[in-house]
Amino acid sequence: MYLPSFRLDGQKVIVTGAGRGIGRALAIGLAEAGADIALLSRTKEDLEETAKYIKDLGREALIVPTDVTKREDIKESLNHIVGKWGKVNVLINNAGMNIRSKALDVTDEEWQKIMDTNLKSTFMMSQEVGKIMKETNTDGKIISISSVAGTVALRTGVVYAATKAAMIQMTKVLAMEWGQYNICVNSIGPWYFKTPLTEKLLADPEYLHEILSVTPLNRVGELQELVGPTVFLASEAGNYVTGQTIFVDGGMSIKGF
Ligand SMILES: NC(=O)C1=CN([C@@H]2O[C@H](COP(=O)(O)OP(=O)(O)OC[C@H]3O[C@@H](n4cnc5c(N)ncnc54)[C@H](O)[C@@H]3O)[C@@H](O)[C@H]2O)C=CC1
Ligand SMILES: C[C@H](O)[C@@H]1OC(=O)[C@H](O)[C@@H]1O
Repeated sequence: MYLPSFRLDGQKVIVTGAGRGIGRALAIGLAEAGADIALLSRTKEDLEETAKYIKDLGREALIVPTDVTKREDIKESLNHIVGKWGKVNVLINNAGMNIRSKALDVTDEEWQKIMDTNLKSTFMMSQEVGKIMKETNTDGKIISISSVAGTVALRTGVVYAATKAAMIQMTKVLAMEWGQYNICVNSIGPWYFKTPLTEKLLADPEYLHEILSVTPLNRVGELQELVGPTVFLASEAGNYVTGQTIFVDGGMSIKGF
C-alpha cells in the first residue's frame, strides 16, 4: 500500500489568528480532516463562531484568547492547552498583519508592530511549542503562513516583505535544528486570497486586473485551496517534507517575461 493518510484523527492542533480569514479556514479545514483545534486570537468573540462550526463537526475546539506578540500570553495559553490535551501535534503560525507604507514613510512604530505580529510571534510560538513537542516526544508539525511577498518584490510594504522572507528562512533553520526531534517545519506562501486583510484591495477593479495580469491561473485563490496543502503538510502524507515553502499562488511567483 503506497497511499499515506491525509486524515488528522486524534491530532491536537493550534491555529493562531483563527478568528477570521485564512486562520478560520485552516482551523475548520483541519477539523474537517479530524483534528481537534485550539483557536488563538486576541478577542474571545472572534473565536466563538469558528469554535461553534468546529464543534458542530463533532471535533473539540478550545477558545484561547492570546496576544501572540506577548511571550507571557503564549506561555499561559500553552499551559492551558497542554493541561487539557497533554500534547500538541501541529502548530499553524497564521496570525499576521500589514501596514502598506512606502519605504521612505515607514515609522519605527509601524516597523515594530509588523515585526512583532508577523515574525516575533512566529518565532516565540514555534520556540514554545517546539519545547513541548520535544519534551512530550511528539512527532510534530509546524507550519507558518508566509507569503509570495517573502520571495518576490511586491508594492505591499517592505517591512511586511522582510517578515515573510525571514519566516521562509527561519523555517529552514528550525527544520535543520529540529529534525533530530522528528519535528517537521514548513511554510505556506499564499498570493492573494479574499480576507479582511485584502478585501478592500481586491474590490478595486484596476488593482484586481493588475493582480490577474501577473497570475498564470488568472484568478485569486479560494480559501479551501490553502487548506489542501496545509492538511498535506500536517498529515502523515507530509512526514518527509521539512524546511520547505509551498507557494500557493496561481503561479504568480514563477511568472517571468
Ligand atoms: N489574505 C491574503 O491574501 C494573504 C495573507 N497572508 C498571510 O496570511 C495570514 C492571515 O492573513 P489574513 O487571514 O488575510 O488576515 P486577517 O487580517 O483576515 O486575519 C489575521 C488574523 O490574525 C489575528 N491577529 C493579528 N494580530 C494578532 C496578535 N497579536 N495575536 C493574535 N492574533 C492576532 C487577527 O485577529 C486575525 O484573526 C497572515 O500572516 C498574512 O500575512 C499571506 C499572503 C496573502
Ligand atoms: C500577497 C501579500 O502577502 C498580501 O497582499 C496584501 O496587500 C497584504 O497586505 C499582503 O501583503
